[in-house]
Amino acid sequence: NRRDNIWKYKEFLPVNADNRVSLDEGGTPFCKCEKIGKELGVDLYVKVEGSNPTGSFKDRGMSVGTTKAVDLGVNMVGCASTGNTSASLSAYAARAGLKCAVVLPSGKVALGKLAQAMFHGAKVFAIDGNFDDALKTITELALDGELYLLNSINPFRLEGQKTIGFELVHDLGWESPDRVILPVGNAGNISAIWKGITEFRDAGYIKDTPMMTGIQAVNSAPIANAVKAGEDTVTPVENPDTIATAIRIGAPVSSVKAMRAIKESNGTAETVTDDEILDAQKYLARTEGIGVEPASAASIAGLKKLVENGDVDKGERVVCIVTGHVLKDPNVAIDACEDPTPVSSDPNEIRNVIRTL
Ligand SMILES: Cc1ncc(COP(=O)(O)O)c(/C=C/C(=O)C(=O)O)c1O
Repeated sequence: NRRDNIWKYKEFLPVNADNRVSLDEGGTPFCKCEKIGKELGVDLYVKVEGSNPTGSFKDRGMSVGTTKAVDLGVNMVGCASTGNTSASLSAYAARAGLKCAVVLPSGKVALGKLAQAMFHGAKVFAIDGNFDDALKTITELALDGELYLLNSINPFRLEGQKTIGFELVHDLGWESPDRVILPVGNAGNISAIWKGITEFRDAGYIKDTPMMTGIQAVNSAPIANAVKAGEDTVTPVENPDTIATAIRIGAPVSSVKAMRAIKESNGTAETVTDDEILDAQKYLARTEGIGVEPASAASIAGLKKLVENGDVDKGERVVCIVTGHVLKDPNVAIDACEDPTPVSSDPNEIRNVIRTL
């Protein structure tokens, strides 16, 4: 049975739903992960955002954001992106009939995302710098009125993404999990999910709220560094680096909102290494059959680390948000595996191997 899309919650969305720009986003799978849950001693669910139309959670924000752009009558939209934001905006702009310009960090965007941004018709600029440089550049163009900016500094993006919070409460039978774990880059998503959950609490649908837990790559962790040091303000990381290029962000634009979400929810933040991310990515794919891109696997790697540190109680009901599809970064996936075994057409060559599996 087809699950509802985000417009099921149109009364909570501050745009004219009659003008919605939609690719039937949201209503993503909510998978119980018995094996990993048993291994880690928690009641584990995974919210599979890679099942959205362009393969990441960004579609929820872009659906509402481009609907606002149509409401405003703009004719060009734009964003800086580590990849998924541009892939999503390019598709939604095409659907809305809006021109689209995206600025990407040269050579640091996963293949699938670059293919989408280009193929859906955005004008793609490659900047000799990182995501933070790209965001500064396109923000100047937005302030000059050249285009409507749809990075998560735009509140309508967060309005769309808060529906993840609505759905996971709905998926749990109108209950709150104990903890929500997700990867954090520009920090819009952790802020948005918290907003959605508190709106459902204030509407009287739920009483409890989850501990919001953000996971970052150890060399790209401005939010986690601040939380672990007990600081309220976030110090940008000058040269962020991680194989999880989606979260290779040093100056999160929503750091104030994210720190508030973590504090208000009695949550936390943790860092994981690239190796821990890659191990978790393969572990999730081969244990539970859920294929995600590296950044998304940070939520599983982070859960494992938090359990090992004793920061997660046995039996906690945990929802890990896995934010993008494995196909987004095919090079990392292929590099993590042994090459295909060349064989002739003689079935015995294969028989001798498969009998050893
Ligand atoms: C797969 C995946 N997982 C996690 C994040 C972090 O979410 P935020 O903390 O809300 O930024 C991103 C973000 C990507 C971009 O920022 C972009 O595409 O420009 C992502 O693509």
